[in-house]
Amino acid sequence: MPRIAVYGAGSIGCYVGGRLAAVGADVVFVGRQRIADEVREHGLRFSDLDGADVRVAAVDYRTDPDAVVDASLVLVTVKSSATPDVAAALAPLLRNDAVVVSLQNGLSNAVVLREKITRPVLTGMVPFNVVAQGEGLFHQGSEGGIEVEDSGLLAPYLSLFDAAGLPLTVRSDMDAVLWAKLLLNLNNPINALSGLPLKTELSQRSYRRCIAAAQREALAVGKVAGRTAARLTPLPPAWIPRLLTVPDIVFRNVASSMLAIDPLARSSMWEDLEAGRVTEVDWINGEVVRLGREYGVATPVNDRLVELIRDAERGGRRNWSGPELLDVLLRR
Ligand SMILES: NC(=O)C1=CN([C@@H]2O[C@H](COP(=O)(O)OP(=O)(O)OC[C@H]3O[C@@H](n4cnc5c(N)ncnc54)[C@H](OP(=O)(O)O)[C@@H]3O)[C@@H](O)[C@H]2O)C=CC1
Ligand SMILES: CC(C)(CO)C(=O)C(=O)O
Repeated sequence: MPRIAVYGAGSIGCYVGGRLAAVGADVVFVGRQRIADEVREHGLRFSDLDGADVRVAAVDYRTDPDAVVDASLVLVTVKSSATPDVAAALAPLLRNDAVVVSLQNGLSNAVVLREKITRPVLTGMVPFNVVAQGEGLFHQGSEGGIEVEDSGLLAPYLSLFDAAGLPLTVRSDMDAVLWAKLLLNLNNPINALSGLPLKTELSQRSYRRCIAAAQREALAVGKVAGRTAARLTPLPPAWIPRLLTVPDIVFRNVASSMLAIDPLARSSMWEDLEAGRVTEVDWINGEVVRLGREYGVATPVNDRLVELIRDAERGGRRNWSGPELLDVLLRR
């Protein structure tokens, strides 16, 4: 059986790898000692919105990068700041038939991996939220299926992912998929600054107006930069800002799928601030700022979100109410 390595096994890695291992795949998890200890003490469990709650038998969680040497598929699940180190660590260790898939947010992770890795590196996109709930439990708190770059190289694994309840949708327009996911991720800093679960935050119009402002800016930059966004939601990406700004009562009725989120789910950026880690803001809102500079489009809302998260990373963290945040973001 082909061996699958999950490199950087935290929330996404433990969840995806856990689901694969639960259906008998040969999975090795590579990550930090603290998670290795947690999994050794409590075992690895995953749960989801549909009521699944599965304990994975015999988890192979290692801290040494050498664990990838036997893997024919390597799923990279570190945060974006760690990608250059991971590229350097993986490059000399990969089998000469290995395939690497980046399951990360942002636009550039696969590109960074390809700078060092000579084996094929494919882009992937995880639409759903996973929260590490402690004691080895990783919970999927929103819906959606993983999308991956079209390549025959993943054909041997498709039935395994299907069996694991993680069907892979193969796409030939991954640049558009990554851009559309980035538009949704523009909410990550807003959620992190709110200090609220996603569902509570998205239920409040003032926060949604913040997201809409960040998205409108990104859509304007994307138009000039020639970036199209794939349709990942029932509405086309360009209509979402309008939907976000409707009154709460209308939003609850017309956008119920956007609120189909576990009440505990938070953005991965909230998890980073909570753990005192550097966030991915430079790879999310920072990408809009960079593109704006390149194409001469002002991006004051995303500029401010980047600044506010940087302050929070430096220790100036506080919980922003929706009206306070909106006021700061829209102040000219
Ligand atoms: N969580 C979510 O709901 C979602 C996340 N994503 C994206 O998926 C990616 C992974 O996110 P997530 O799972 O939340 O991240 P996590 O921080 O939970 O997991 C990444 C793990 O990799 C570890 N790590 C970092 N560097 C290395 C290294 N060099 N070698 C081995 N392990 C390393 C980290 O340790 P340490 O903390 O010590 O650095 C951490 O334990 C991100 O790009 C994120 O944006 C996408 C969709 C949803
Ligand atoms: C799933 C989603 C959009 C949840 O916020 C995410 O990608 C993240 O938290 O990084």
